[in-house]
Amino acid sequence: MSRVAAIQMASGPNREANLLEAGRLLSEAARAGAKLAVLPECFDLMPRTDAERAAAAEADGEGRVQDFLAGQARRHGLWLVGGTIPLRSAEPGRAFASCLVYAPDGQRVARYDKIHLFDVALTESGEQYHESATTVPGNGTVVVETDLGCVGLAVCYDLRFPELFHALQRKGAELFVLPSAFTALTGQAHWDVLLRARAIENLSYLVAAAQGGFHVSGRETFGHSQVVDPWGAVLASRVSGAGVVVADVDLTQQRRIRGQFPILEHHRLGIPAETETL
Ligand SMILES: O=C(O)CNC(=O)[C@H](CS)NC(=O)CCC(=O)C(=O)O
Repeated sequence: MSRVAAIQMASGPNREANLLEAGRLLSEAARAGAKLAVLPECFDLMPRTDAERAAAAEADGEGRVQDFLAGQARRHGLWLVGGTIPLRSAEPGRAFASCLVYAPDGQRVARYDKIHLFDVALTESGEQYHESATTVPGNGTVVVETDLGCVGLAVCYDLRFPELFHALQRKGAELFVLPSAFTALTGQAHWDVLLRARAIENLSYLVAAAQGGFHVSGRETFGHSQVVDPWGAVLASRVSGAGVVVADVDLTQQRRIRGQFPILEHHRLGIPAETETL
């Protein structure tokens, strides 16, 4: 048994204030016994505009936010999934939405760049999203070996693309992490069912860490951070506002389920080659 934590936040436009809050919540997670903690998408900065966020991008491997993540992992002895942060691309005005993973000694062990970008107009609420205007999509799937099992990385809108999760599972993932900032509108309609479906169809744990609250951009995010088990049960969740959601992951039980209910061996159509490297 190992304890995991999904950190829920309602990040604002002040990066230092967000890091302070993330640090407070990570201490709480560590005190609760978590060995792996997942921060939400954009935990470091939810500014007025996407352009401001891209402009705040760090170079790969150095910068205030990356130092913070390494320091927090080491300080609390956590496997730390650093939500997403903006990392510079070669293009001015566009950054990668990168999910960085740190080992308990503070070493960075993985980088995943969000593949699917949220370019969507929600007619019901009048919200428009054009993430690709300020974000460069990633093009490779990433799993990382940890003390808690093999972790597959996905971010927010990726949740709607089951072939990504299937590809991660085929690469060995036993537990998915999903830093997110779902909209209140789409979250209400789809979040719970999509999370449970990705866990059930891959017989995998899923730790979803969300933004949940109101932001200076005028957005409202859905929250409902949660941990789902391989049978689709929601082990713990939080509706909105900053907080820590903890639950225990039992890989022995998961392996038993995978053995007794062998759907993962029953796939007949294979995975398209392009999900391995786009
Ligand atoms: O741009 C930012 O500030 C941070 N990024 C996000 O919030 C991203 C892109 S706008 N949000 C999503 O992917 C929501 C997906 C979603 O809500 C759905 O699939 O329904």
